[in-house]
Amino acid sequence: MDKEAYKRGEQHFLEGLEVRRNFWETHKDIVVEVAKKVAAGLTCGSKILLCGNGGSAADAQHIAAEFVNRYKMERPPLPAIALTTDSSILTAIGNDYSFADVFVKQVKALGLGGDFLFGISTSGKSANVLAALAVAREREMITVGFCGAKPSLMQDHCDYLFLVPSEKTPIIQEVHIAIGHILCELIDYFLFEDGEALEKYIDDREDF
Ligand SMILES: O=C(CO)[C@@H](O)[C@H](O)[C@H](O)[C@H](O)COP(=O)(O)O
Ligand SMILES: [Zn+2]
Repeated sequence: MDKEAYKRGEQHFLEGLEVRRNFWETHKDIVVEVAKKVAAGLTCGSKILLCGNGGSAADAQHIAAEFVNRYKMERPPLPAIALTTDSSILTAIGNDYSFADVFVKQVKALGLGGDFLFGISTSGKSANVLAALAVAREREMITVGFCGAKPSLMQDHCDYLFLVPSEKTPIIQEVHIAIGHILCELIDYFLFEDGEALEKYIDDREDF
């Protein structure tokens, strides 16, 4: 019945709103910190790698496209690569080694110390994302995990964790892409609108 359909639609929206609000209240400092850190890294030649499976692969690609093309303002392209797009690389590694290796080999090929890896997994359990984060950390990249209420082993491999307080994959994914957009907004802001804040951040830290 339509009544039931409206109810289900509304439930999804309202639940999502609540989760977004809770996430922002508990994570706004880390979102701004990651945005500043990435903006500062980009000024020093770092790049952003991203990975995830299914809907999170789409999120990785979506966010990479915002950086390479543009988000809202006109500005130079920024270096970001989704590790989910090259079917030859993905099938060769998956076929010859295992699906758990499809991202980690690309991190080994492309990742340098100071680069960023955004690993996206709603369950926190995807073996290929966990392996990529673990190796990225060994290589002194900065690891940023996007997960749900149960981060599983992700918290062991991440410098920063965006833990969305829900156990429902679609709700978590919707907040993940919102976080991706907010990061794009803030990174553009720090790089192209508030250079002073970024300079101060870089001056105050020893790792830049
Ligand atoms: O989009 C969805 C569900 O909303 C699916 O494609 C989902 O992303 C896939 O089942 C993924 O394999 C789940 O992986 P993960 O988020 O647990 O790492
Ligand atoms: Zn989905």
